[in-house]
Amino acid sequence: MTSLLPDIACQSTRLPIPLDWVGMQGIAAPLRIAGERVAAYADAGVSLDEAEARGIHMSRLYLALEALAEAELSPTLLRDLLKQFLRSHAQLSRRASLALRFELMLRRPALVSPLSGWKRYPCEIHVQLEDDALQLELRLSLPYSSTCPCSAALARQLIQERFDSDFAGRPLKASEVRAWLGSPQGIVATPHSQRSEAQLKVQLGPTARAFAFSELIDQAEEALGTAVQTAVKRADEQAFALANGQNLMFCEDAARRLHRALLQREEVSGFEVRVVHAESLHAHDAVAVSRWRRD
Ligand SMILES: Nc1nc2c(ncn2[C@@H]2O[C@H](COP(=O)(O)OP(=O)(O)OP(=O)(O)O)[C@@H](O)[C@H]2O)c(=O)[nH]1
Repeated sequence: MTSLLPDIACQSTRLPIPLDWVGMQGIAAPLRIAGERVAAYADAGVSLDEAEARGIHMSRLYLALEALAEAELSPTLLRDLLKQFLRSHAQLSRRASLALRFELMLRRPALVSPLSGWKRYPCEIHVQLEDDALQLELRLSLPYSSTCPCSAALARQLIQERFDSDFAGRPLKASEVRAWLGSPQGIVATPHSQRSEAQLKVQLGPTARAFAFSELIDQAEEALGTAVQTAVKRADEQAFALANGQNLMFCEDAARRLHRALLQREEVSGFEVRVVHAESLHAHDAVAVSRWRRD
């Protein structure tokens, strides 16, 4: 014998208040990116605009997410998915949204040696559909190294002063100076470097046909100049030391470079760049933020 199952979501509420977002957070959702399966967490929801309705139908959103496992991740796939959220909540919801959180693993070559290793990039996609208008935002964070230009100038001054005192009143011989440069006295002070993070929020315009994650990451790392490394032999470490020495930057410099790099991307309709330099001079961070939106 089958009995009718009670359906609470279809009842009326005694508190008729519309809700901005109702849904589920942290759903396991395998994605397909560049043909590879990528493990993601999804937050899926809709607005509950029908104030009298007790609840949304969560299972309908959950089941629709299956589309993510089957096709390559793209703006079109996400638009279709959010349309499906709204179709399954006709009369209840006007706005649907989805957030996907995952990590991309990209192989990165060493600076000099023929080695390479894997780097983890935390990524998010936030997408919302309302009145047929799709809002699409990518979020990425990238670790890099920054060397303080002020500290470098101060260290150079100390090196000059040490040179003055070590060579005062003596005729200069190139071989002696060279030996001195290679000694601990020759580098009496060092500038401080810090592991830093660029946090990008990039809005995509309606022309975006694909999520160019690795292109975006490559472009941002090129703009920064000293991305953190994976496999490192001494030759690579030396090349990294040189790269840092030629790439002194305040957090303001890093934010401006990323701003300029993102402006070059056609599919980008707006962005927020936040760079965080986890200072080794201070116990607090140095932070710069830059925003832009296409008119
Ligand atoms: N709306 C809502 N549902 C919840 C909540 N917590 C758990 N659920 C459960 O989500 C399950 C799926 O809900 P529905 O999609 O309405 O399931 P259903 O009625 O079998 O599916 P349809 O016939 O398509 O409406 C139900 O068993 C709910 O109890 C909640 O806070 N709100």
